[in-house]
This record gives sequence, structure tokens and C-alpha cells, in this order.
Amino acid sequence: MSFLAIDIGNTRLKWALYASPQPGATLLAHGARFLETIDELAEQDWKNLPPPASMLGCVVAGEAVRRRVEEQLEMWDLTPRWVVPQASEAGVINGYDHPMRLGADRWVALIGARGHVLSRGPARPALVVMVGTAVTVDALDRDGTFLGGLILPGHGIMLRSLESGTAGLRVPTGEVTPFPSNTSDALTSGGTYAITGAIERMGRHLRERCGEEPVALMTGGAGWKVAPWLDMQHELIESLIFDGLLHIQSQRWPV
Ligand SMILES: Nc1ncnc2c1ncn2[C@@H]1O[C@H](COP(=O)(O)OP(=O)(O)O)[C@@H](O)[C@H]1O
Ligand SMILES: CC(C)(COP(=O)(O)O)[C@@H](O)C(=O)NCCC(=O)O
Ligand SMILES: [K+]
Repeated sequence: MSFLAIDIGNTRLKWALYASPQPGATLLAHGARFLETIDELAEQDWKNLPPPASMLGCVVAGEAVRRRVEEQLEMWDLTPRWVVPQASEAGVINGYDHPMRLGADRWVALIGARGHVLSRGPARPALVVMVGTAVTVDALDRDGTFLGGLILPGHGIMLRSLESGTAGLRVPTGEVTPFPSNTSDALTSGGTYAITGAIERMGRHLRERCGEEPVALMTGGAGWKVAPWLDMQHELIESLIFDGLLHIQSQRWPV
């Protein structure tokens, strides 16, 4: 009953093969590819994998990328299924004005985060941070209602937009420091503090709204770059999206 989970962001496709579609299932294999090279998945990463019995993915990179991935999936006898955010699912209530317009990766991360919160004891509010091409900072209250969240540029987009919008900012990346005294450090510190500042601000909104400290869960390829500078208790969970896909699949097709 192996299960293939796929997360397609705007920079990379991440995949993971689990022994079964159940939270906590054994991880059999996993990998990631920049979107430029996803047409090699069948011939390379997936060539020697045991055929998965089912698959569930989330994609925010558009129809053309989704179709390219579905072509790679044709090597197996699988029906590709892609998450569409619902009004509520797996204990999470979608508070977006138009629930289906929420990014599928954000919805899946919220469901994964809710699973982590409930597996640790009494329900608590959660701050769900995804540091990828863009950065999202989403707020779940104690009852599992998604209250709303921030979208801001990821580090790469911030630097590229500064480079393209100015004459003098094409410099190597620098260090994060309280008082940057060169262009490289100023850019790297500015980008990092913009991201951590947004996270800390949403953390304050959620704490004031719920009257208790939220659990802060962070994921995404650039999470490790930001985490050391975040002035709040938090946990980096690289598998958060996969955990959400496992929860959804286990509820849709309970074994
Ligand atoms: N191997 C890598 N090489 C360069 N950048 C990486 C790598 N892995 C992660 N990153 C960083 O993480 C970001 C992509 O993270 P990811 O979570 O895959 O984004 P998305 O979900 O938007 O595709 C990139 O913008 C980059 O900052
Ligand atoms: C905000 C995002 C671009 C983040 O995508 P990523 O950085 O993971 O590539 C994605 O969640 C998205 O396309 N959202 C749709 C708009 C919304 O969530 O309001
Ligand atoms: K992502």
C-alpha cells in the first residue's frame, strides 16, 4: 500500500514515498528537483522505485508544471490526485475569504501542523511558516480555524528585485548582523529580518488573539537559513507538507 507524496512549489518539486498512506508511516525514499529538471524524474529518481499504490500531491506552480509531472507519473498505474483547499478538512477550518483560492501547499501545511499540535497534547494555536520561493506565515487558532496569513517575498526574490531595480546592489551574499557595515551584509540582514520580523509580528497577532503562546512550526527549503535569527521558540519540520498529505490521504481513503 505504498504512497507517493508530491509537493510542487515555484522553485522545487519535493517527493517522498511512504510504506502506507498513514501519518507516521515509514519513509522509504525521498528527493527534490528544481522545476527545470522534473522531466528526468521517471528516468532517474523514480526509475528503481517500487510502484506506489496511490499518490497525492499539492501544486502551486501552475497547470503546465502539473502536466509535466503527470507525464512522469505515467510510468506507474496511478491516478494523479492534487489537493484543492476545502472549507474544512482533517480538523482544519479554512477561514480564507474564498477557501479554494488558498495555496494548496499552505492548506496542506496547515493540516500537517494541526496533526503535530494534536499529537502532542491539548490543542494550542499554531503559527505555520513556509520559507520557500515566497514566505507564508499562517495562523491557526486553538480550535483549528485558519484565521489568515501573510505572503511575502522569499530571500531570492527580494535580492533579485533589488538587483534589477538598482544600479549598485549586485553583490555576493553576506552575513546576518545587527549593524551591517557593507552592502552584502546589509542585503542579507535586511532580507532575513524582513522575514523574521513578519513571523514575529504574526506571532504577536496570534498570541494576542488567543491569549497564549502559539506553537511555531517552520518548513521550506530556506527555513534553515532563517531559523537561527527568529526571536521566538519554533520547530523546523522539513516533512510538514508530507505530513499534511499523509493526513489527508488517510482520511480520504481510510485503510
Ligand atoms: N539545493 C538548493 N540550492 C539552492 N537553494 C536552495 C536549495 N534548497 C533550498 N533552497 C532554498 O529554498 C528555496 C526553495 O525552497 P522550496 O521550499 O523548495 O521552495 P518552493 O516550495 O517555493 O519550491 C530557494 O528559494 C532557496 O532559497
Ligand atoms: C504563496 C505561494 C506562492 C507560496 O508558494 P511557494 O513559495 O511554496 O512556491 C502559494 O501558496 C500560492 O500560490 N498561493 C496562492 C495565493 C494565496 O495563497 O493566497
Ligand atoms: K512550498
